[in-house]
Amino acid sequence: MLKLNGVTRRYGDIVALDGLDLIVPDDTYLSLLGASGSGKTTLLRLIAGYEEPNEGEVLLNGERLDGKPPHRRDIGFVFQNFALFPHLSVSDNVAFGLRYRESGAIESKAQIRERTEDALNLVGLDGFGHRGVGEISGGQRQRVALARTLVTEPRIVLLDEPLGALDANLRARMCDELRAIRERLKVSFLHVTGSETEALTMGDTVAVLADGKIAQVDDSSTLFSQPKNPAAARHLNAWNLLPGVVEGGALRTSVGLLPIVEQVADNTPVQLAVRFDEIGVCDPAQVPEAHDHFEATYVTGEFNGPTALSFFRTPDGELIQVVDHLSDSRLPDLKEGQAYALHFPPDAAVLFKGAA
Ligand SMILES: Nc1ncnc2c1ncn2[C@@H]1O[C@H](COP(=O)(O)OP(=O)(O)OP(=O)(O)O)[C@@H](O)[C@H]1O
Repeated sequence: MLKLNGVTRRYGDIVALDGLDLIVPDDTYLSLLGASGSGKTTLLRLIAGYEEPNEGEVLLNGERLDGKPPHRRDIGFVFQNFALFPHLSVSDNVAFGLRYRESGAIESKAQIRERTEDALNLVGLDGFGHRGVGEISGGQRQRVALARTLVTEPRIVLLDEPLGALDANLRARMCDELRAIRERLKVSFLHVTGSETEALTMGDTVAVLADGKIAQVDDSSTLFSQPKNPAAARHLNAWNLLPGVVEGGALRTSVGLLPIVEQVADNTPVQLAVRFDEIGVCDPAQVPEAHDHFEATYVTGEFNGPTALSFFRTPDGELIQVVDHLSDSRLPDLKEGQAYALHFPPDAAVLFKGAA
């Protein structure tokens, strides 16, 4: 088990990580979701030993890692741009780590060949060993990078946006393969990404990194349907957040007074969250009974194939998003510039206490 306790990393005035706690259990695929600049790479570099924390500790199976040089940590790192040696063949790239390991370096040529072939076989690249890394595709380079890491039998594998350099089709295929390879090896993978879809698809568990801390750790479906705070909700790119203040048992927002179910003291700042797919759209005169609603103007739509995303603007300029699934379409024909009622069942709304 990898454990980070109160890890802080500062760069001058920038606090990249701020007393962060995280546990990566054994035999787990953990995705770490964070926006650009949220500290994802910094976190991986700290675990691998390319950086040291200003405060806090990094423990692997109870043993302190911080302070140890990278080559003594038994941590595998798959870099964002793969970082292969361009002048070496696929096999030599994979074998490199075995020859030059500080402890347990393997010198027998036969043994190196066998381990290298096993690693290439594992990532589906048998027969490619003699090629130059310039003579293979992006997806294959990605696999070489993975094989080069796995051949050293690391205790945990860190993957820094491993699918970022691949096109969409290949990304989907590599998603499945990464999961399958990990399941065969039983070693934990910590995969960082800025893409919510990738994080939710890949991870048995997903951790959200925001403001230098972990905002939430949960399995994908719990995280998606029950974010615990606005930071987690925002990263899922599936929730609208409406800031407001509690007033006489209801919520005063920029779109008017909305009922709330929870008992919250007056003047408490809160944010009301409603998922994109929980909002219905209708004529303001035809709001379904028992649904809460507010008015907004239709701005534009975005067609994504199986789903369509519609954008609305509230009178004070908040952007609200509504998702419709084409196989089960709920939305009327929308006209740009027209006002609609956006409605939702009261139990679809989640209330987060605290100012936006
Ligand atoms: N060597 C450095 N010197 C100064 N600031 C740094 C350094 N490395 C990172 N930072 C800052 O720390 C913060 C976190 O950076 P980091 O690269 O970890 O983010 P990230 O989540 O990996 O971003 P991205 O997804 O864009 O790669 C950023 O504000 C960045 O500018």
